[in-house]
Amino acid sequence: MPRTQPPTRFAYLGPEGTFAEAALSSAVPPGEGSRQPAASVPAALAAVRSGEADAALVPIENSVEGAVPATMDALADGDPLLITREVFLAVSFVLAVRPGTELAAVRSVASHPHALAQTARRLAELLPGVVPLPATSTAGAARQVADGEVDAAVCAPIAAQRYGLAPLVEDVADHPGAVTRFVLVAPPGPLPAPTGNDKTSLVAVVGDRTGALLELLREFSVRGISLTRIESRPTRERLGVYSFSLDCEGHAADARVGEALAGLHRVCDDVRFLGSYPRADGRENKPVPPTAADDAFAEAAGWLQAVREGRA
Ligand SMILES: O=C(O)C(=O)C[C@]1(C(=O)O)C=C[C@@H](O)C=C1
Repeated sequence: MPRTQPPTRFAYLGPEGTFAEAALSSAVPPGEGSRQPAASVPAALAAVRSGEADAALVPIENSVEGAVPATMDALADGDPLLITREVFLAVSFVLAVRPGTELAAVRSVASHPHALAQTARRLAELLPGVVPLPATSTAGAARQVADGEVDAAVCAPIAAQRYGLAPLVEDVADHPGAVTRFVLVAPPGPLPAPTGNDKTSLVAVVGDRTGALLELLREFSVRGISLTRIESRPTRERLGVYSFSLDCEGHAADARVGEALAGLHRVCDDVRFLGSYPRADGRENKPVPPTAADDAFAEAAGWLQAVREGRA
């Protein structure tokens, strides 16, 4: 009898109606696997670490607001996890209220800090003097409105619908066209197979030495590897000690990327590999210079072997 695989249990930043849930639905058809909302990004990742979930879909960066620190830090610390997929989602916000509430009656507004940052100017115009309150997610804020805890939420149109709210003002983003990048995170295991258009993510801690960052970057540049993101994060040990969170083009299975990873392991104080996965932003990796292609590495390794055996 063929053994059937149990359905994949996906955790996501909840409650129902978050952008994270929408991103998960866009990546994994709703009938596939089960879904469990988590109260926060660290909680979603903790569910994967404890084995309660098989994978978690969490936001990692936004085109307007940049990194989602909770995700960056939860991936850099604790038991290792692996990014197996990236998902991009266009985000647009509504100002949602209980039906019948007028703008003049709104005395409080809540949302996820990233959503508040993306709508700060519009909110200040619409609700002068109202201090926005942080919520665990945009849908969490919508639920607070439905429960009567706050008057308005900045959330996805779908969250307004889910919690029976009215979209009082549509499109409240300061910068229309914002996109959030989410990642699907699983326990360590086999890497997704290379597709020829992949990205690799890692976190590297460099020592407090002159040129340490240049040494890190050199491992990529000498092998013709383009970075798609790099940012520093405090290691939280003390001021002045930083880690660099970065994404580069290519897969750990590619010779040039593998050698760069090994090089980083030599020159950095610590390297955490976060995964190699298909690139999903609709862009193509830059052409690999002939000197950095897999066959150039294989040819060079063969030549070195010959040198060592006295055959060259
Ligand atoms: O609160 C949500 O709905 C989320 O999925 C989180 C999140 C984020 O962390 O950036 C996702 C997309 C938007 O940029 C605002 C909030």
